[in-house]
Amino acid sequence: MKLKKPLSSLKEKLRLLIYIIIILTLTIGLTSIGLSQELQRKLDHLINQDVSKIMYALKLSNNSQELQLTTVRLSSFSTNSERTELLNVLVEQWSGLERGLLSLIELETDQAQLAKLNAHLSTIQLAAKQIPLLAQLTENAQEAETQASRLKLNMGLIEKGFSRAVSNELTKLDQKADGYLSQKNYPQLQKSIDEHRELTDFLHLGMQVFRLAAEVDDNADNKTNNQLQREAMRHFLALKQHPSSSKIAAQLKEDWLSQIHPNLIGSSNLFISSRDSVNSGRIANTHLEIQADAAHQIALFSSKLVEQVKKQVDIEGQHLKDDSNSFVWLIFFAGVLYTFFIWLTNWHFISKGIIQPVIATSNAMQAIANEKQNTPLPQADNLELQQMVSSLETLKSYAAQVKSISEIDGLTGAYNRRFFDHKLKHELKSTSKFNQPISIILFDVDNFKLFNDRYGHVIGDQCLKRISYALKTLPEMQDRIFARYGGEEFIVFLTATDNQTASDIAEIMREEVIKLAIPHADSLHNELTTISIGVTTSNSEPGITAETLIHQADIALYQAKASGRNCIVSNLEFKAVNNLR
Ligand SMILES: Nc1nc2c(ncn2[C@@H]2O[C@H](COP(=O)(O)OP(=O)(O)OP(=O)(O)O)[C@@H](O)[C@H]2O)c(=O)[nH]1
Repeated sequence: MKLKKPLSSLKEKLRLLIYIIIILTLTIGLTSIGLSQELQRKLDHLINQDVSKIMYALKLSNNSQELQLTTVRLSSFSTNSERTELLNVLVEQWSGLERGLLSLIELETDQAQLAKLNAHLSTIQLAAKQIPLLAQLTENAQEAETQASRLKLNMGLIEKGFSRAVSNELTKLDQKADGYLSQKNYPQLQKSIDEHRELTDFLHLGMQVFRLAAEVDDNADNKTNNQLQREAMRHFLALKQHPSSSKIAAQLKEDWLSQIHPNLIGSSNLFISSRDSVNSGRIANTHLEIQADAAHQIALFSSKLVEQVKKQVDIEGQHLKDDSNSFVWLIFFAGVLYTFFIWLTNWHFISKGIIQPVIATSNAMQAIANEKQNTPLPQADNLELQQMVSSLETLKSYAAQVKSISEIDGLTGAYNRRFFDHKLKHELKSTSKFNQPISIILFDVDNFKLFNDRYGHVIGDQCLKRISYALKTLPEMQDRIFARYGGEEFIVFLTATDNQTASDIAEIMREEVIKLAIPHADSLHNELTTISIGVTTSNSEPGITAETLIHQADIALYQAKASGRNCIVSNLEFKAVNNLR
């Protein structure tokens, strides 16, 4: 059993081709989808993770800086409501920082970075917890400052009262002195001058005390403050020990020292209050600095984080760019490969395997239809086309048979009369066009009826076959139409052949039949079978037709028969058709 070659069928090839195209399309399509999804994932990561991280970190950095500003403002607030408001802002800002950091923690995947974020979160939470303490400290500082200010103010008022009272007394003394001078009461004048000197001295000491008290500054350090206090106390003691011999001076001393005393020496005197203010302010500021420092650390960390993530984004962005470039190239090459494959398969399977063989088969069919029997049949790889070609071969042989049947005489192998007539008409047109002679040789087996009668029809048939074969294979018959014209009658037309040449050929034919030496015992003129021949020629006479030409030959043959047979009669002169009939 003959094994079927794999993929020999066109159907199988096309099916395989479609499968390959589907698989290729799916592979390229799915690969593209997979790669684009991977790119999308990376892009999402870049946008959702890294860009969000940058945004949160930037916000964290800004908030930390704002928080630092709040601590600065808190270190120099002026009113209690401002202090309360700033503390609330601080609470809100720490809470905002905590939220921001928690968002960053949510996004972070790196463990080391996560540990840092958690450490900063603890710092924030600790700082936020310390705000009540800070509130207390700032309140203390504010109270101490208020107290110090109140005492300073009080001292200022005492100073004014003191200087006014002493000045009044000095004025009075001056007026008294003027009176004593005009009265020339020199002892009293001297007394007034002494009292004046004493009061002036008293005023000077008092003003020294007030000056030092006024120099107490809330922002001054404790050392300066202590020094001022020591100086003030020294002057106060001098004031206290002032002789104040006059009644007025003694009275003034009594009046004002009792007022100055609690502000300088009391349990909450000006210097203590000022020191308290400075100390509590310092403590509050220290705590504020701790808060500011914590915020500063967060700001530094956030800025650093922004830089880090930016670098990461740059690297990831570059990777993404490289990946998308690779993706584009991959798709491009896949497209080129795909196009090449489609072209190759199209060329190999469709063009070379189908279209070309179909065109070749179609051309071959057309050639066969046009009676070109020698047309080569196309080669085909495909089973279906092979079947077509095989069918075409059968058709070709049928066509050859039909052609043969329609042109060749079945008994003798010579052309038949129909083909001869067709050829002669065609030839006459050509010869008349080129003005060339055309000759007809018509011959008939002599006394053939008697031959049949003697030897029978089968031998008669053989006789006809032998004569036909012998004459049509003569060299002179090369490229001539040698036909059986009917019964035992044969005919030949000789193009471009004049009458003499045709007669010579006829003679060769006649002799050839005798050479066959076919016995004819009943022949009326010879022991062998002979033929009688009529020859006629047309020299492109106008109006000549096939019928008239054959008729002319027939007359010549008739004359040959009448002349005793086994001879040739040439009808040299072509007679007009009308005359012949
Ligand atoms: N065996 C055989 N005989 C045929 C064939 N065709 C025609 N004949 C015979 O040929 C004979 C022709 O006879 P006729 O027309 O009288 O002519 P003839 O006897 O040859 O005499 P002439 O032509 O005058 O010499 C007839 O008897 C036909 O039967 C054929 O194919 N085979």
